[in-house]
Amino acid sequence: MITLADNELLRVFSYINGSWHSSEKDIAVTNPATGEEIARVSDITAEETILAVNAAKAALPSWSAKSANERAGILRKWFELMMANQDDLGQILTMEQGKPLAEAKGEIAYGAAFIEWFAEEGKRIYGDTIPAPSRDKKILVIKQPVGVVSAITPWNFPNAMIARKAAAALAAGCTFVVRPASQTPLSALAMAELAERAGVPAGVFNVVVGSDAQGIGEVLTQHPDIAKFTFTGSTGIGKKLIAQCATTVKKVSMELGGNAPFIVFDDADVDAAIQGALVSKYRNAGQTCVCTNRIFVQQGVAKEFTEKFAKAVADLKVGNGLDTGTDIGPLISSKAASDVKALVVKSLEQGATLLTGHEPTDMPDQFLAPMVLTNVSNDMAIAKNEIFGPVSPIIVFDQEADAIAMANDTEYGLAAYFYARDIGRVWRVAEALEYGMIGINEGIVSNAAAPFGGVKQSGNGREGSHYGLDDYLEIKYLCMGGI
Ligand SMILES: NC(=O)C1=CN([C@@H]2O[C@H](COP(=O)(O)OP(=O)(O)OC[C@H]3O[C@@H](n4cnc5c(N)ncnc54)[C@H](OP(=O)(O)O)[C@@H]3O)[C@@H](O)[C@H]2O)C=CC1
Ligand SMILES: O=C(O)[C@H](O)CS(=O)(=O)O
Repeated sequence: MITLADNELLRVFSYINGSWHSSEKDIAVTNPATGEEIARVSDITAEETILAVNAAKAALPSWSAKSANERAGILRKWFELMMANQDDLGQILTMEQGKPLAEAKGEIAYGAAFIEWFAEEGKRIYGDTIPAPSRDKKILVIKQPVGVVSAITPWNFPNAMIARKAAAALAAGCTFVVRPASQTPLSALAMAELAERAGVPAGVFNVVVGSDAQGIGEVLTQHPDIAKFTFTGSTGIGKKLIAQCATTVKKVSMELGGNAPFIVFDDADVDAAIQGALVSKYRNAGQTCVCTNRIFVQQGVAKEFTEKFAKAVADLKVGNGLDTGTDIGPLISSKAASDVKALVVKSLEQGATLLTGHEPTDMPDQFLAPMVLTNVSNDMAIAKNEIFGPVSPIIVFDQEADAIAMANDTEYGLAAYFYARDIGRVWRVAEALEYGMIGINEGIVSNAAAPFGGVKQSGNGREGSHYGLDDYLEIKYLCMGGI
């Protein structure tokens, strides 16, 4: 069981209109490290989800009528409460998602940073005055909240993916209904408890928890009172949800899958590149959409990089996220682990070599030892698919142009990374890579001040930064005549 300093943070009912809503059935939440049941949460139906949409609609006029300063004060208090309860929130997150506790606490700070950021950004929603084509008119542009926002979020960042969306929506004056992944509802419900303590009014922030992903999803993508839908998850599900949103022409923003290249050029600082590749690849056991998915190493540094990197990977400790010293926790499920292993087996059959990462024999199958594959080509299964696990395929290349071509040869375009020190090369490669975010001599690019998002089939829209508000605002043009 979970033992907390503040047991009120362990909530098991959906949060609708400022109240905890119990449903007829419930679902188990299990610890992916041990398989033990840690809680049973109420299993909301699609029909009951409409209650949350109604609450968000009813709360919209008063919330959007508040001043930016008033909303900022409440969001600031929510940020402060998230940080004050970081230990409890981190423990809840590790228990339901599996990541090492230090990473979980880091995620709490990362999620809270978006609330802090947008508390201030909400005060800077500016309009325009535009010189009119004739003297008898005045042209003005104002920005207004889009309205009720719905969201579906994944299990890999059960706090930050909600905070990143809700903070921008609430700062813009919108109201919000979110369905978290059924594997990780507890973090979302703890956020609702703290939102209430912060003074977020009833109906402004609603969390619906249920196993009927399809049915609840249809409400959140098709209800006529919802103006905008935002999703983080797989590209396949994202496409399905975009299509569902088309029936009522909702605004959509999508943070979908990735296939990040990590390119190490001959002029790179190899030791820095190794550290960058480790954090970019093995964060959250490789279960992030911006994790390095393919490592491209130029011929001149291939031997040095591969030997040093493989040694560093072999030193990573696999274990329960609550145990001190754990670098890599369990994957979210044994199925997820078997999907990763299937990609490895397929690629070995295609000619790859397993350099390091033989599975730990004494742990359940949702634990995977970090692996390094060599003799990999860009057309192998491990390079064509989003791995979402602790596996590093290394592809050796000769010419800069070859690396760029291989890096871009994917339907994804979320994050990319490269290590080089020649300024001409840095500009050539940065401009040629077809990705929304590029780490240059850096393996971690995500923060609240920067625009997070991708191109191609990695999604649309941006989250974080001052760009992150745009998706929650409508532009209104006022034409004043008879002047
Ligand atoms: N870009 C990213 O950050 C992420 C990418 N992924 C990618 O997706 C792959 C599969 O992971 P998975 O968790 O299954 O990702 P999914 O995209 O299947 O799930 C993400 C969220 O969508 C929900 N969902 C699933 N199907 C539907 C539906 N038909 N209607 C409405 N909501 C739905 C899930 O609910 P529930 O969990 O209850 O089924 C979850 O809350 C990963 O291996 C990875 O490649 C996954 C997570 C995040
Ligand atoms: O969806 C994800 O994997 C996250 O957006 C990655 S990050 O924002 O934590 O880098």
